[in-house]
Amino acid sequence: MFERRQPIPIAEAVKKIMEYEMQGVTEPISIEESYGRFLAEDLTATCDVPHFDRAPYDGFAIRSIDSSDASASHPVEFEVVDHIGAGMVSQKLIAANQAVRIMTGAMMPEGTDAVVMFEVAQAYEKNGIPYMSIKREFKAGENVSFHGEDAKEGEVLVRKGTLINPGIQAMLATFGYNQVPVAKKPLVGLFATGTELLEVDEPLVPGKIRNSNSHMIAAQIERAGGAVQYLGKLPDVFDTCFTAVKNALDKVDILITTGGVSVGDYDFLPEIYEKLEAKVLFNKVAMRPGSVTTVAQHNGKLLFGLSGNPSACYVGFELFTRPIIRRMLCSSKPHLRIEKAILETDFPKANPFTRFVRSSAYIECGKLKVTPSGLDKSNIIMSLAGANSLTILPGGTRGFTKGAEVDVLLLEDQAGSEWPW
Ligand SMILES: Nc1nc2c(c(=O)[nH]1)N[C@H]1C(S)=C(S)[C@@H](COP(=O)(O)OP(=O)(O)OC[C@H]3O[C@@H](n4cnc5c(N)ncnc54)[C@H](O)[C@@H]3O)O[C@H]1N2
Ligand code: MOO
Ligand SMILES: [Mg+2]
Repeated sequence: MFERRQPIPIAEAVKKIMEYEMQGVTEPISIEESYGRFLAEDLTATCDVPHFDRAPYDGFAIRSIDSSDASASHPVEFEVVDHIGAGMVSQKLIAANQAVRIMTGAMMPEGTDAVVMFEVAQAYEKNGIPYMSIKREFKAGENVSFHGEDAKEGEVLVRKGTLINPGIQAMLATFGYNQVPVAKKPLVGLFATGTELLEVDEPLVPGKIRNSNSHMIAAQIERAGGAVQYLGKLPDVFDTCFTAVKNALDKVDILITTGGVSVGDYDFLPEIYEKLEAKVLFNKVAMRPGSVTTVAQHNGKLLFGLSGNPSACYVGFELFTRPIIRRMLCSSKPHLRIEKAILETDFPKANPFTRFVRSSAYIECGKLKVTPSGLDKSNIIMSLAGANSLTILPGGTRGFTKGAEVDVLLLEDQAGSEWPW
């Protein structure tokens, strides 16, 4: 029996998914493993940085007051009473017209408040005792890297949900985070369905194709920050698919299937949801590609029935699955970042439904520009390779011309958006 489905607007579909409470779990990992993970807690400064005043140059630490009379015609002389490098602390009490030879990063000796760079000092010895002289005044604090100038204890420096980049790694080390609280990667199970599917290493035979969706989605899961549990491919046989899906649900946080979700005789996902008694949130979305995307919930798990058509599958993942993964990674901006761009190519196709065109976005002369990355049909694979964005062409329009301002969703950008719809 043929089932007629009611498409719902994209925003409503995404909202139904995001209303479903799936929160992130924190796990402590070593700092060595934390690059590329997402912070599960705000990163707070555990101390002032630096935690002592220090020299930013190689030179001489002085009491600035002693330099007040210095001029080109009246150099002021200092006796050099100590010599320290970074990591060393001078024990000397500095008296009037005394200086300490100091290297970059060393702690300012008590009583000193300025550093004279080697380049502006005259160094010499008298009777085996080192001296130096200067020809200008130094102000208090001149050439000093101050206690707390980089960070103050207790300051929140990075918000939770942020992707740990090399700079954040430097912060974590600076503040002594040997263990880093990161969001546990949600485990995303993945089945490809289709009797026509071959493994990558199998030769082509009539009627069959290689399973490309599994490899594509696995990479999309990783790009989103999730962990992939590839569960294999399934033939279009109801009992086999039902048992596999049912058993997999206990082992993963989210379950993705690709294919078998439309209205065809071998599209068994709708019946599987029914037999599982899963609650279907929607089974048709007013969009192209990816209109058949179906999302259901069962026993605290979300099931994403992505289309079998490669481009539809790709778009369905980015719009519907990515945000829930990012939310489980503690992000407050779990959706793709949206920006305005100039369309660089005519797009004459009429759009009954909002269309997401796989596109290449680039910056030229300070402007974001965008052009389709290949053929725009949902069964097309090749246009995915060059896609770093999805151009949104709203439904109810008769095509677009070069130069039009359009919205684009950026696929490779980490900033994200709170709500692009
Ligand atoms: N009468 C109707 N027919 C179809 C409709 C409709 O509304 N009424 N919707 C069409 C749209 S839109 C799409 S999209 C597809 C969705 O089909 P399914 O999600 O059920 O997927 P399948 O039928 O299993 O496969 C579709 C297509 O994709 C190929 N495929 C499947 N899996 C893979 C894979 N892992 N790697 C590469 N390619 C894969 C499969 O061979 C088919 O060619 O339905 C339309 N039909
Ligand atoms: O889901 Mo289909 O891709 O709309 O073409
Ligand atoms: Mg089908």
